[in-house]
Amino acid sequence: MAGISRAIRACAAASRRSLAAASAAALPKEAPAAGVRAPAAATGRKGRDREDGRRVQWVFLGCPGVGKGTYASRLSQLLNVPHIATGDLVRDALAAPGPFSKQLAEIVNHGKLLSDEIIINLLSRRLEEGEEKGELGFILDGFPRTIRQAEILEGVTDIDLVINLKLQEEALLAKCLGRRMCSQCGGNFNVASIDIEGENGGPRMYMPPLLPPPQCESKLITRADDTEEVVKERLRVYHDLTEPVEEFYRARGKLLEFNLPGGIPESWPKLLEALNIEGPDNERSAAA
Ligand SMILES: Nc1ncnc2c1ncn2[C@@H]1O[C@H](COP(=O)(O)OP(=O)(O)O)[C@@H](O)[C@H]1O
Repeated sequence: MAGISRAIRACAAASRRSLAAASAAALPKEAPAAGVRAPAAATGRKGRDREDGRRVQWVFLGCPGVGKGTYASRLSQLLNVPHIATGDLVRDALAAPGPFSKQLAEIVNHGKLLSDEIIINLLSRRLEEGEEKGELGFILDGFPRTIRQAEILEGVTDIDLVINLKLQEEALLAKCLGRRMCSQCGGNFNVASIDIEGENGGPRMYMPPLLPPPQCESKLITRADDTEEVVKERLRVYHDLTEPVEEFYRARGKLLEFNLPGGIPESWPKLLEALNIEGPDNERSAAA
């Protein structure tokens, strides 16, 4: 993925020019492999590498609370590619003292999106660090979130596959409100117990809580943007600005829709199956 960071930055810097001009200013794209659209070809044998040997370049889409971070992080370990979550980059920036973090907090804590320029700066910095370390491939989570971001990404590299995770809206709100993080070890947990009727006569949805171990119990923190009012706003923003990105990738034959059937033990093996990731390692990672 050498050069993507610079190319994305070039596109962002060219925000006053047309996108076509910006893409022309970007570095050359990596050569696409034949048949990368289908999950089998996108992952290759045992889902480790693609058939052309290049590491996967995937994107996770899905509403707040759907579990993008959970599944993107598991797949990144399995496929040995970095999991790059723009939400994490934003939270790191928020944690740094100074006027910039105050400016970000005003936007993020109201459930709004940051400007394309800010988010692309954070992302390209992260990609640059990865390039210096020799990282290959990526699983992006939380980017792109607008059509413009998708166009910029499409202009600078080849995305093989976009996994669109789906869950009923009722479950999404409960999952966001139940989210907890250990301030010491950074572990992610969820105290919500979700048991709701299936939609349109579908099966019941049960997601048990993912409780912290005793040593983390007194150190749990909640994200400032995981209040009911802000989650509802984030869901509204998703429907308005990010849902069109699903169509952007559907039209390009890259979208894999995945309806989560329940909690992690139930959903993870089914996701691997949908991605055509097979092999003896499956069972080990599903149980992890
Ligand atoms: N690609 C992006 N474009 C604009 N803002 C972003 C982007 N990614 C993250 N953010 C900001 O960071 C916040 C947290 O992101 P994230 O953790 O991905 O949220 P969610 O749980 O809603 O999916 C978002 O609500 C938004 O303010």
